[in-house]
Amino acid sequence: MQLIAMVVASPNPVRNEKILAIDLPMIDLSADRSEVGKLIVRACEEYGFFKVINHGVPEGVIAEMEQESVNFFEKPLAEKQRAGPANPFGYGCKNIGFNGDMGEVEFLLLHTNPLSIAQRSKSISNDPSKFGSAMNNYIRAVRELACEILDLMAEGLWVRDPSYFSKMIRDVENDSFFRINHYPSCCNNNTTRVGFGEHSDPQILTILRSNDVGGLQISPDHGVWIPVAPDSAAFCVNVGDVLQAMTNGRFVSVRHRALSYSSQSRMSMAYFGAPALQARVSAPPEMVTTNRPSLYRPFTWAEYKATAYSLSLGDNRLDLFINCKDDDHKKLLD
Ligand SMILES: C=C1C[C@]23C[C@@]1(O)CC[C@H]2[C@@]12CC[C@H](O)[C@@](C)(C(=O)O1)[C@H]2[C@@H]3C(=O)O
Ligand SMILES: O=C(O)CCC(=O)C(=O)O
Ligand SMILES: [Fe+2]
Repeated sequence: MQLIAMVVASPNPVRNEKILAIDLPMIDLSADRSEVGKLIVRACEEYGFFKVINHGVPEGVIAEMEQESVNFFEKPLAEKQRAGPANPFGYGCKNIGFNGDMGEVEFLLLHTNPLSIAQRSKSISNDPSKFGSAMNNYIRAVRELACEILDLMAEGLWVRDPSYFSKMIRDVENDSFFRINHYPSCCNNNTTRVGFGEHSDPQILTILRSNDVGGLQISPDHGVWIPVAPDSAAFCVNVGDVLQAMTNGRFVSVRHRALSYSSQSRMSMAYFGAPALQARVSAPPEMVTTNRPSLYRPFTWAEYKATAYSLSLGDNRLDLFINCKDDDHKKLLD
């Protein structure tokens, strides 16, 4: 990966980590379509992360979802716990997943299916239909944004079927999730702790936004962390493991984490676009050539998701799906 940046000293939870000072590519979705496609492809190859502006998600839709989220996290712990424990859906506090991962975070993890939203809203809000409609509107808008970005990626990669990627999350049976993370402030002693530990996202594409408090960092190389400047006017987009597999390793599902600052409270909202459980994940023919043979064996999303949930947050799961352990193939991933 090509990264030219300055190494700077910065407060950090782990000694000897290098912190780089650069910012992510900012892509204006209202610019010329073929240019936008090229910029997105380059960002996904180099960073696996980029920011978008002029994204078409109405400000009012974002503001309503944020307000509902603030209302929930302001409740007393006992009330929030009525929406838990996260199994995996519901309210969770400090425990992430089922394999002992922990962080300075409380969260709501929800399926994006409207029936599931209606059901869950009852334990989340005193006005379930208000929470449900805020969330349905938000999900509809960010799914549209995710589909538009996936179509631009397919065009930029010269994939013949421009909806090859987006049709997976348009499927009525899609298994997309929504997560609201709250990293509470606690005191004035200026400590920095890990809120959400190092990981890659298993799905196709993540559409993330946060309030104006920083904390998100990406790690394109082992032991190197790049802080992502917070920007509540933009969405941060990242490639998930499934998209890395569907681009035959051309796009990178980059590891990231969120730090939690004791003096400031951070809230982030992430939409994880995923296929239907029975959908078969494989690269389109245009992504596979004699110079670049198929890196991963085909798998279903159900199979991949089960593997993710059997492992810890920081474990590398995609390598378990490499076609053969041939050294030449492995080199393509580095
Ligand atoms: C420790 C875990 C939490 C997680 C499932 C897993 O076993 C490994 C992947 C984790 C992750 C990271 C991105 C998303 O926040 C998430 C919802 C997902 O799909 O994979 C979480 C899972 C979770 O918190 O349930
Ligand atoms: O809170 C953040 O900025 C990142 C959260 C995240 O990576 C996740 O929920 O998967
Ligand atoms: Fe993530």
